[in-house]
Amino acid sequence: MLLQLGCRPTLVVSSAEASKEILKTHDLSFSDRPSLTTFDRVFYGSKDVITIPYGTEWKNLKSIMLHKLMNGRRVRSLITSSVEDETALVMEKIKQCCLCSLPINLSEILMVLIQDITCKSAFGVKYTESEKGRKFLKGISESLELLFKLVIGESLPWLAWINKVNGCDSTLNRIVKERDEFLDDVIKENLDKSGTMLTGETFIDTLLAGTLSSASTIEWGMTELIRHPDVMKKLHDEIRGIMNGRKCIIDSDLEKMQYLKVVIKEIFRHHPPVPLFFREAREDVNMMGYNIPARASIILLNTYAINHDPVAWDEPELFKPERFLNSSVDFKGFNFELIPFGSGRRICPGLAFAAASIEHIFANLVYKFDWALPGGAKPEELDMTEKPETKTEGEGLRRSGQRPTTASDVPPPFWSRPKRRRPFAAILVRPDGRRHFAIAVFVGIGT
Ligand code: HEM
Repeated sequence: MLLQLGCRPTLVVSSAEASKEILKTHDLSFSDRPSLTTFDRVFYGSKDVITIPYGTEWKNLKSIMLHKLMNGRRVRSLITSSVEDETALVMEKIKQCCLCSLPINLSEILMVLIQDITCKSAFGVKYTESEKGRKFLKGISESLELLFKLVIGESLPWLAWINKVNGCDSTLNRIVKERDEFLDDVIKENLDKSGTMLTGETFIDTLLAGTLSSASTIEWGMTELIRHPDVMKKLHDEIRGIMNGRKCIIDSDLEKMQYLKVVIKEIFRHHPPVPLFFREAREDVNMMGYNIPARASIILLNTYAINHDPVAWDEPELFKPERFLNSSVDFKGFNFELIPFGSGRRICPGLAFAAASIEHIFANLVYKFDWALPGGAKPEELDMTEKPETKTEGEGLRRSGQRPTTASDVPPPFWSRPKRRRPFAAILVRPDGRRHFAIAVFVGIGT
């Protein structure tokens, strides 16, 4: 589908067949991202892994990210211990809230947990522990929200003045200034300690790309479990059966949890945290009978529509983990009907890290607590509307729940998460059978 988004012709890719053409057959030709002034401002002149054009510099940056920050053997054991230690701390925190009947803000807890795991694994430090660090991480979340607004503004240049009047421009300038001051110190410290080629760009990518997407996957997962008690029960039974009363879930336990794996696949399919991502043609391409001229249009991969394509999926609007039980389809970039992490040369380098953290946290939340809606609320009353990361509710592009056909139906770009408060009760059952409740709420950032 070709849309004219303001002054930018935009080719929206919404089927598995077309996504395979872009991400596999013509992967090299489509391995750039469109150049946007907003990206230049947030990502250091588009010199980071996410936005830099394909080429030697991109290869070097991606290799640093993959091998030094995400994949090396030393890093892998650091990741495992960070995920296990930080998750255990959070489970204890939820338990204490249950015992004292205190409410918990699960959205906030998950976001901080993922930030801590990411920073500890990649940089060896938890930045949420200092005032300066917390301010910096808040700035990262704020810049995500602004990114969405500013990109839309950029498609409609005659409306660009709005960002000057509504304060978006000046807020972004402030965040970028504070962020750079903080990063100067962090980079100096890291160079002194390990000699790692850590740059501001790599740092920002790691935090910006990974935290909200992973946290919102878990939020959606918990929401779907509440709406599907049969799935929740099956998952409880599997995890509790395998754990047999042991306290700490370790990697070898997770390997045995086959139902957990299909539930997570279904969450990625039904609620892809990055519902749209961008590519751009570096050279003229003839694809499926159409000529796509180099650098002339934005290519928008509509992951949400692809993951819900009725040609590829039976009853795509239903949350049904069982669909994966006898199927080899996975989200690792080889099956073009399921591409939450993209595919090809520019596939997400955080895939393994994100999948491992999500599996571990999700398994712990289900294992350690019973979950229910408080006050007799019914699961069907939950608001399942998704929202883009903006400050104002209901603003921007909305997902309609159907396959997008027009511009206003296109799902929100970048990151999606539940729209409104969604209270749950975490229930801690003591050995003597007494039940302790803590009300857990999910709140979107900025709401
Ligand atoms: C649930 C979690 C995540 C999801 C759903 C996700 C999704 C994506 C998607 C769709 C892309 C575009 C891929 C393409 O163009 O083919 C991407 C790129 C990227 N992601 Fe992730 N991501 C996640 C977590 C992470 C984490 C944890 C990190 C880093 C630690 C990360 C770092 C990146 C980077 C650097 C890129 C750009 C790669 C390139 O252009 O070569 N992501 N991600």
